[in-house]
Parts: sequence; structure tokens; C-alpha cells
Amino acid sequence: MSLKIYDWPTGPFPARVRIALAEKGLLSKVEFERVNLWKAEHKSAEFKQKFNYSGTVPVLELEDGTIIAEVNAIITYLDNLDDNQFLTGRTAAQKGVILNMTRRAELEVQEAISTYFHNSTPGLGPQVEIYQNKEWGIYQLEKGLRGLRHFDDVLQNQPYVAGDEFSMADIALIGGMLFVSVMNIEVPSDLKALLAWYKKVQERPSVKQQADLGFLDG
Ligand SMILES: N[C@@H](CCC(=O)N[C@@H](CS(=O)(=O)O)C(=O)NCC(=O)O)C(=O)O
Repeated sequence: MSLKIYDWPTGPFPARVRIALAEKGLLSKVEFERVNLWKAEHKSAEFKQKFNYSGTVPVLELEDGTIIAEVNAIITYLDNLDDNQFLTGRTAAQKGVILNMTRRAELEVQEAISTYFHNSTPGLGPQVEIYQNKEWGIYQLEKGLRGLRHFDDVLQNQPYVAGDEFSMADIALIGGMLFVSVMNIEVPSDLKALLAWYKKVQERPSVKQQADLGFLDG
């Protein structure tokens, strides 16, 4: 099996797929092709038509040309390549709770901080940021900080984001924490359960390699 992923090697969203690939032991099966976000290659008509109408990365291309272009969908595909679906859940309840907490981590943290990045900072530059709303970005930053506090509450009562085991939901929150770190946003020191969880998950080999590897280096 050979898979191809179009991405930006140090981006917080692509990092989530790399973590999932490593967790599933599939990193060696994948060819990565860089899409230069700083040159707006992901916003070109060709990229949108061929790979992803939404103009984002990562995008997974299967051997038969099938395209899967959302992080959670890519992880779901990868997790179902064998019969050990520990990232997306084995039972109906696990699948539901994991997806619920994955989306909450995206909506309340990673996408909130990403919106701040694209609206209230130079973001990926004027070729990409053709519309910005500074105030909206600041509001989203505050939402992201509230989200971190929510997950601190969640993690005071359970070891992982969706319950007793590491899952796709933890990977989503790791993506949020990578964006927080890349943006040099300080995580309040009283969020002890969140910080302890982050320290714990960073010990996983799949995560160790995904420190914020200079995403903003362009
Ligand atoms: N909904 C998409 C969002 C993906 C996304 O925002 N990817 C970022 C990659 S990175 O910023 O994390 O490297 C992107 O393409 N950003 C470029 C842009 O938004 O212009 C998903 O979940 O896959």
C-alpha cells in the first residue's frame, strides 16, 4: 500500500495526521508532498479543483486516486485499515464520545486559535489572508483560552480527552496545543490537569517528533 499526503510539514493540522500515522505504524507507507502555504499553493484553482475545495492541507490521496481532505476523515481511514480502531473507537459509544470530544477540541481550541492567527496576525501573508477581521480574531483567541480551561476541567476527571484511553480526541487537542505554542500563547499555569496531560502525551513517540517544528519559519 502506498499513500500520498499533501501537506505543510510543520503545520499543526498536518501534525495530527502524522501523529496518527505514527500511532498506527504507517509512517513508512506514506509519501509526503509539500504544499507551500506561504506561496498560497493551497489556494490555487488547481489545488482546490484537484485536491480540496476548502483550500487546506493535509490531503490524503489513495492509490486509486481517492481524495480524503479533512484531518478527522484521514485519521478515520487510517484507523480502519486494521481491526484495532483504538484512535476512533471500537464500540458505538466509544466512536460517538471520541468524535464528540474531537470536534470540541477542534471548535473550542485549534480552530479558535487558527482563526486568531489568520485574522489578528499577518498569518500566512497577504496572498492568503485576503480578508481579515482583527476583532473577530481576538474574540476567537479568548474563546480558545476558555476552551483550554474547559479541557482542564475535563482532564481533572479522566486521563484522556475522551475517557480512559488515548484517542483521536487527544490528537485534536494536541493540535490545538501546538497552535497555542506556535503562537507563543501562554497556557495559564493554574491549568494543571491540562498541562499534566500535555506532558504525558508528549512522552508518546508519535508525539515527541511533532514539537512545533518552526511552522512560522515560512
Ligand atoms: N478543516 C480542516 C482544516 C485544515 C487546516 O486548517 N489546515 C491548515 C494547515 S496548517 O496551518 O495547520 O499548517 C491550512 O491549510 N491552513 C492554511 C489556510 O488556512 O490558509 C481539517 O480539519 O483538515
